[in-house]
Amino acid sequence: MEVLSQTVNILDNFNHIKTCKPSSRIFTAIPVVDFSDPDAKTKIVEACKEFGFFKVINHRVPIELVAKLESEAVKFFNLSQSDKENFGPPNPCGYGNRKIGPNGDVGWVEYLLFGSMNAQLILPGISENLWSLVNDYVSAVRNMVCEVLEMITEELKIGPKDVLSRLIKDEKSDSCFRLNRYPPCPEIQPVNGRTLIGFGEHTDPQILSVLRSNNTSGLQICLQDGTWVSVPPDHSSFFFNVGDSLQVITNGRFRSVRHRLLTHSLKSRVSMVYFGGPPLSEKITALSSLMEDGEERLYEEFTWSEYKKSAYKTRLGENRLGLFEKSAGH
Ligand SMILES: C=C1C[C@]23C[C@@]1(O)CC[C@H]2[C@@]12CC[C@H](O)[C@@](C)(C(=O)O1)[C@H]2[C@@H]3C(=O)O
Ligand SMILES: O=C(O)CCC(=O)C(=O)O
Ligand SMILES: [Fe+2]
Repeated sequence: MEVLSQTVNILDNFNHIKTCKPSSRIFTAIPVVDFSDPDAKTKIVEACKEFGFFKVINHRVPIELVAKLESEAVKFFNLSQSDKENFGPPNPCGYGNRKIGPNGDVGWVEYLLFGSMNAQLILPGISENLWSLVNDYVSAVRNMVCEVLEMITEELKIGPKDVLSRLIKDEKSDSCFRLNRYPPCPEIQPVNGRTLIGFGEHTDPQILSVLRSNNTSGLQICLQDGTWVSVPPDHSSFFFNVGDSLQVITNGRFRSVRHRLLTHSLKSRVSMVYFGGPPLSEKITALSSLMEDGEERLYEEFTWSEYKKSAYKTRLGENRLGLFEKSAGH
């Protein structure tokens, strides 16, 4: 009887979360950008065009800071469920469990979402220690993102130097930060060879996002031909995702990368993701300095606030930019 009720509980846990047939293809061609390489800026631009995704090594973010933040995040996730629920629900920021966003999406994940206020990342009620580690980490990662955006500007010859980096350096930048924990999920793995989705497929709406995880696999990206490939984890590097806004700013030259997270059967995955977004009032449109003679803008101009509002009405996996394509008749 006890075993039966446990089984029912387990199935109850899973039957509302999507599964998928995992692709066994490992992404061996992953673009790796070495910050100490003089060709770094060319590699970044090539990777943003081809994949909307690359990995950065030899960055200058202190590895001890990353380790401290990870261990503080794990301490938080090890609290009792009711203690964690005190920090929820996650709108606009706070603790969330399984429910992702406001439109019915679910995943095998729990998380803490921090929002921006006066150039800082905040989550009301969170411990001073976690708050200050998050802010130290985010300011180091933000500097790295600014360097990347300035290398892009230089390579594309679309000066002034800070034309992109100013968007996230601005103290009104609407960036956010997320700590995710994907518990191991042994029970469901053998079912029809399908795997439970930790975080469903989507693109990030902002300009650039930076993902760092422990050494547990699960991240997959979608290539231009529609195949899903697994990205081998690397806890000492950072993975960059081009977001929808950068796709618009570059008039489609860069592509926002579709990605998803699959659960691991035995190991817990802990990730930290910084989403570099512009100020709410910022107009998002293709940069004039980039446009060639006679080139048309692919998207209607919108403010980040308009895009964000529209994005938060969509399901996670939707093509949110589709609504702003010129041909969509706006
Ligand atoms: C279903 C949703 C969750 C999300 C807001 C949305 O309505 C659509 C975009 C989602 C996303 C994806 C990237 C980031 O994780 C996130 C914080 C963001 O800015 O857009 C999430 C949103 C969320 O979890 O609230
Ligand atoms: O947790 C991860 O590794 C990725 C999560 C993600 O894509 C997101 O939070 O937008
Ligand atoms: Fe994402």
